[in-house]
Amino acid sequence: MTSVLRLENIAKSFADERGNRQIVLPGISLNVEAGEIVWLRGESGSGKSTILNIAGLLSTPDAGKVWINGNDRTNASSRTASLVRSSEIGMVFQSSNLLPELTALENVLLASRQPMTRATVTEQLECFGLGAVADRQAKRLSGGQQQRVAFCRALINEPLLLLADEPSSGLDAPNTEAILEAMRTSANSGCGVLVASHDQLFQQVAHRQLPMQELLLEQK
Ligand SMILES: Nc1ncnc2c1ncn2[C@@H]1O[C@H](COP(=O)(O)OP(=O)(O)OP(=O)(O)O)[C@@H](O)[C@H]1O
Repeated sequence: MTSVLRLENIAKSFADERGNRQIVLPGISLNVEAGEIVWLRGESGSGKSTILNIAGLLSTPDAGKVWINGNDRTNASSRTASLVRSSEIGMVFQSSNLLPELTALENVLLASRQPMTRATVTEQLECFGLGAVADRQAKRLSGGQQQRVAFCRALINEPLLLLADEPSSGLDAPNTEAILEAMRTSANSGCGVLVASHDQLFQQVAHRQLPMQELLLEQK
């Protein structure tokens, strides 16, 4: 088994409005293997996004280690973090974070590390049922279409690790099925997937569940 993500004794706290430290992660550990879909589930405010942001090198833990594909990235500089994200990690958030003025195709093309033809990107968009709207500006797409573009963008560089934070929020059944299928396909091709959500539907695709309650209790 190959670990694509290993978080070791991760601690993180934030200052509240009165300046008091609020401990969100008291020292949690988790592992995601290549080809595995892990569902991080828990109530709102339990720390799921905090974990994904640390795993995606968007935030630094106060203590603990972050291993991505066997490399210790805990203290990666912002330049290295950005390189690792573009070459090894795909990220999808609750809101699609597309560039609104650019088309669906341009949004995906912009993220690709290798020079890609418009035809190749269109093919990828077609896999998400987006062929007909490839040349439409992101701001003119529905929420579900935008989220599918975000998945397509996250997967365009064939990442080893996919991090998805509440990716189904506000989506209808066909759009939800499209993202579940994208997760299955990525995992089948060897990508490790960590999806954070309180939505039970991820039970359908997850190989393993990690309840936040248990993670927080299991700290060493
Ligand atoms: N940048 C920040 N500054 C201060 N507090 C923060 C910050 N980020 C997160 N928190 C706090 O950390 C706690 C966990 O937040 P987090 O967003 O990780 O939870 P979550 O489980 O993802 O919630 P949701 O399901 O609602 O997205 C919350 O109490 C939140 O207020």
